[in-house]
Formats: sequence, C-alpha cells, structure tokens
Amino acid sequence: MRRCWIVPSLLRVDDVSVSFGAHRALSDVELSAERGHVTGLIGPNGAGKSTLFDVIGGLRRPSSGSVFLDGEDITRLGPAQRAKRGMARTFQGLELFGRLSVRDNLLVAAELRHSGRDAANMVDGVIERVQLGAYVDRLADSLPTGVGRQVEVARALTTKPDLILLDEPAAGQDADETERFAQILRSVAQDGVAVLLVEHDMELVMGVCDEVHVLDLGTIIMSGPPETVRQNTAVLDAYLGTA
Ligand SMILES: Nc1ncnc2c1ncn2[C@@H]1O[C@H](COP(=O)(O)OP(=O)(O)OP(=O)(O)O)[C@@H](O)[C@H]1O
Repeated sequence: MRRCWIVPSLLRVDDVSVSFGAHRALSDVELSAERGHVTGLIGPNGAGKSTLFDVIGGLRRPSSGSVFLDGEDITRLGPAQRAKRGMARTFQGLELFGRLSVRDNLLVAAELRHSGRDAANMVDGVIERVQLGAYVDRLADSLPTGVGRQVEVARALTTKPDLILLDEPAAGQDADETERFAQILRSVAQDGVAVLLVEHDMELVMGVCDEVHVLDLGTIIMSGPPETVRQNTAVLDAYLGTA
C-alpha cells in the first residue's frame, strides 16, 4: 500500500481575529507559510498587516483563533519562546544598536544561539550571504536606511531561523539594492527557511514571492501565486492601481 504523508505548513494561522474595543482589526484570518517559500502579505494602509505580524510574533494575543509553528500550538507563547523555536522578525522601524558596529550587532544576535567561535563563524557566513562586507565596521547609526534594513535581516538570519518575518524590509532601498535583496530572499528560502514578507514594493513582492495573501479591512480577500493575484481585478483596482 502506498502511504501518503501530508507535511504540515511550518506556520499556520487558524481563524485569527483581533479586536481593539469595538474595532475589528482582523476577522477570521487563515494563512500559512511553507519552508522553502517566500510568502507575501500585502494590503493597503490599515488593512491589519502589522497586527497580524504581532499575533504571529507573539506581541499580541488574538481575541480568538490559533497560531501553529511546525504543528505546535504557540498561540500562548511570548516572543522569546517563539524565538527559541526558530522564529525571527524584523520591524518597520530600524531596531539596530546604533552605537555598535554592523558586526557587533550581528554578534549580539548570534550569541543568543551559538557560543564563541561558532557565533563568529555564523556572523561571517551571514555577512557574506547578505553582501555586507563593505559595512562590517561601520556604526549602525551611520548607515543609509536601505543598508540598515539589510543589516536587520542579516541579524535575524544569524539566529538561524526556520521562519523569518520581514516587515517592509525594502523601504529605503534603491532599485539596485532591492534587486540584490530579492536574490538574497530567494537564496534564504532555498535553504529551507519560510520567509513571510510584508511589503509595499509590488515589484519585489510579485518578483520574489511563491504565493501572496491579500488583506483588506482585516480579511484575507485572496491568496494565490503572484501571477493570479496580479490578474485579479479587485486586487488590481484596490492595491496595485494598475487596472
Ligand atoms: N493599538 C491599537 N489600538 C486601536 N486600533 C489599532 C491599534 N493598532 C492598530 N489599530 C487599527 O487596526 C487596523 C489595522 O492596523 P495595522 O497597523 O495592523 O494595519 P497595517 O496594514 O499594518 O497598516 P500599515 O500598512 O499602515 O502599516 C487599523 O484600523 C488601525 O487603526
């Protein structure tokens, strides 16, 4: 008899709702992210993307619904416990230690999961991968915004995550930096990491994502491959402005 194994999604958001008083910011949201894929989350300002990231990252408890990581219900775990289980996140605002060098910013994160020479080796590998060699000794607060965002992604990678949540990582990057960044995201995913990306840069989203979820007024209105999302008239009208 042939056995058929169903591999669970690395991340599964199940029927999540969040209310702020009378305001329902998320309604029955379903979403998943797979290892080896870049998954996009798009939607206009106020759609609920950051609220959903906060629920996934453990900064906000949902009013109802659950979050699963690798099959485990993590809804009640805080951010630190989720980090220990392999989740990393970047934020919309730069959260680097401004008076530390790029290398030391990465070392601080690497030492959370590795010690001594292993941490240093991990940092060297990530610096090479994210192509930050020219900046290693620069103080973080002297960096252009676009490079700072790349350092944030690099810092998240030094924890060797299984799932990485990226909140508008391309903001402040110029066209060349964004193109290079897209290649880095693809190579990270190819290593088996699940990448979940909130991003307003549609060219990047459509070029790099394997699937895209569209959030509008707290509800997922469409999920599918970028070419399908791109052709959906409602999405084109409302979010891409190209219909
Ligand atoms: N702490 C809060 N208290 C009350 N309402 C909130 C709070 N945080 C968010 N909201 C509301 O919830 C809705 C979703 O906001 P959220 O910031 O998640 O949207 P977003 O898609 O991330 O927007 P943007 O693209 O501008 O970052 C908005 O109507 C917002 O005003």
